[in-house]
Amino acid sequence: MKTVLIGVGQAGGKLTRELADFDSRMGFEAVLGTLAVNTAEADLQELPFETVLIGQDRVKGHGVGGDNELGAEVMQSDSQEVLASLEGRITAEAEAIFVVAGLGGGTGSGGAPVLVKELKRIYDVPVYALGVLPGRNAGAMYQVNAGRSLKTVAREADSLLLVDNDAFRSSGESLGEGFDAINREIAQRVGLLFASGEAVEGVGESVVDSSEVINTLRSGGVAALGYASGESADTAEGNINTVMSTTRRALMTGTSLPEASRADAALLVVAGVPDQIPRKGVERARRWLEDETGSRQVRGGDFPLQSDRIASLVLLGGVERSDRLQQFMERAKEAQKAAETEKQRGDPAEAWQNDELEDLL
Ligand SMILES: Nc1nc2c(ncn2[C@@H]2O[C@H](COP(=O)(O)OP(=O)(O)OP(=O)(O)O)[C@@H](O)[C@H]2O)c(=O)[nH]1
Repeated sequence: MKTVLIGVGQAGGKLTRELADFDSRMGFEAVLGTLAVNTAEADLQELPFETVLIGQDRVKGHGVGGDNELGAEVMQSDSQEVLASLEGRITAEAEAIFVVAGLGGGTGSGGAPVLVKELKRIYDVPVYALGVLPGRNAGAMYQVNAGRSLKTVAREADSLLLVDNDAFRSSGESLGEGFDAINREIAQRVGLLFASGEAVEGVGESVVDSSEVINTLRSGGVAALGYASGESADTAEGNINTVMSTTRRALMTGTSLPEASRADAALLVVAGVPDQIPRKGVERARRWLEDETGSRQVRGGDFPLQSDRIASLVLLGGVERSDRLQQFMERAKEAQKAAETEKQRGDPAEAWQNDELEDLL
């Protein structure tokens, strides 16, 4: 799927760079172009592709400090500049646009939904978002921001591919090192998804096509992506159980949104050396996915790749009813309530004006 990437905010820019690096390292050529947009000048300076600094009149290149309403406002007022920078980049070859952002901060959280909406007014290709949820340990502001942004971007985008930062975190790393590791995990999974349908070697009937990715995401809402790999045997027969177990792990422990397994639609992509991909194993894994997701729309396809491993990539479309997402929305609502209480407490004048304490006389 030939894709144009637009990173918004710091996490968005870093992830876009990681995705573009993975694509070029693997020689996939699925990433057609990249652009990064931010309110913080320093974050843009580190990126090796074209960038647009927005909101200079309001924040003078210093970022919006977690204020996602301000992030949305500056994206709205400077959207023409961003759209102008994209001209010529979204060519007839482009099959999708991805707006990439961390949903917990200010610029990405507020700016991504606005940009998605603007892009959808102009372009005919699907406009997707790749959004990062803050982990459980991130502060209340991040949870509230992400809750509001998630709701909006899921409504505006053709689909929101969601990544939970807690899904890939391993212990003992600093926050920065942790993010770099998470970004590499995301880039590998999402990079393979972009490249699905791009493979030229050994093109056959069973090879996955970009339209299958688009059809799986067609129901809109929230999507998730799972991945797992195992050592490949020399023959297809020897890989029947491996494909079953990588598919199981991809859904159960390898997904970008843990515990999201009920879905409206799914796509199973099996990557490996073409004559080592077992038809029987793929079919069995696809049927297992139908049972687990409760969906009758489970597509399947191969991704020919020269590798000594065999991998399952599972794309789930329409996972908004999953427990994990409900839990997150609860977390965001509670954080919002706590912030409101704190605000009232913080303003001494309120204590004199409200009716919580009755007057004596
Ligand atoms: N996966 C991942 N998450 C990140 C990274 N950097 C930040 N985050 C998370 O993304 C969220 C948003 O952070 P940023 O992208 O730094 O914020 P921003 O959009 O630039 O907004 P402002 O700094 O307020 O202008 C936070 O919830 C962080 O937890 C990263 O490199 N990778």
